[in-house]
Amino acid sequence: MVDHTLTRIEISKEYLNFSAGHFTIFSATERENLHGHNFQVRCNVSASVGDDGMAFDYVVLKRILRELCDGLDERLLLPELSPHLHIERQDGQVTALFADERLVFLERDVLLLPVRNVTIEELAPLLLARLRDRPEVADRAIRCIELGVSSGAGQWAHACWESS
Ligand SMILES: Nc1nc2c(c(=O)[nH]1)N=C([C@H](O)[C@H](O)COP(=O)(O)OP(=O)(O)OP(=O)(O)O)CN2
Repeated sequence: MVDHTLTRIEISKEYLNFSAGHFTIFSATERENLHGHNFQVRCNVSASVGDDGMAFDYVVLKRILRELCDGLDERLLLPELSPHLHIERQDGQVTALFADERLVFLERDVLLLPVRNVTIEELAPLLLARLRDRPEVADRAIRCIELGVSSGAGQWAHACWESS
């Protein structure tokens, strides 16, 4: 008889974090002041356990998650897909135009993300997609991945993928 049992492995390591600046945009005219958070990331993966008693090597998963966090660390995150923010890049500077404001930053300090807003509910699916894009993760034993992003204690957004 085929065993359909799935086992969930939870990765929630203190070092899976990134410190970043952002501002949440609430409308065409309202936004937060620029500020930062120590964002935390965690990930649950459900998979079938093989005859060798392993689902997958979670050390590989931790390495990838750490690389994803490092890629966002110590940068000002700007949403490329916001309907309310126009972004220009010239002469080593990034200018974000919001309402009647011009926010000017050095290119080295900024990271443009393909999101509509720099919120935890946009960061979680973005990091989940980047995790799934990694060939090491394209493991047929993995049936479900849930990735969480927190902007502070007690507030998380989780994005989930399930294999069809
Ligand atoms: N749906 C969302 N709403 C808001 C988000 C978000 O990501 N999704 N983000 C913010 C801002 O990041 C805001 O700076 C969060 O501030 P706050 O909740 O106060 O963060 P703290 O860690 O300081 O939480 P405390 O409860 O004050 O400890 C706003 N809205």
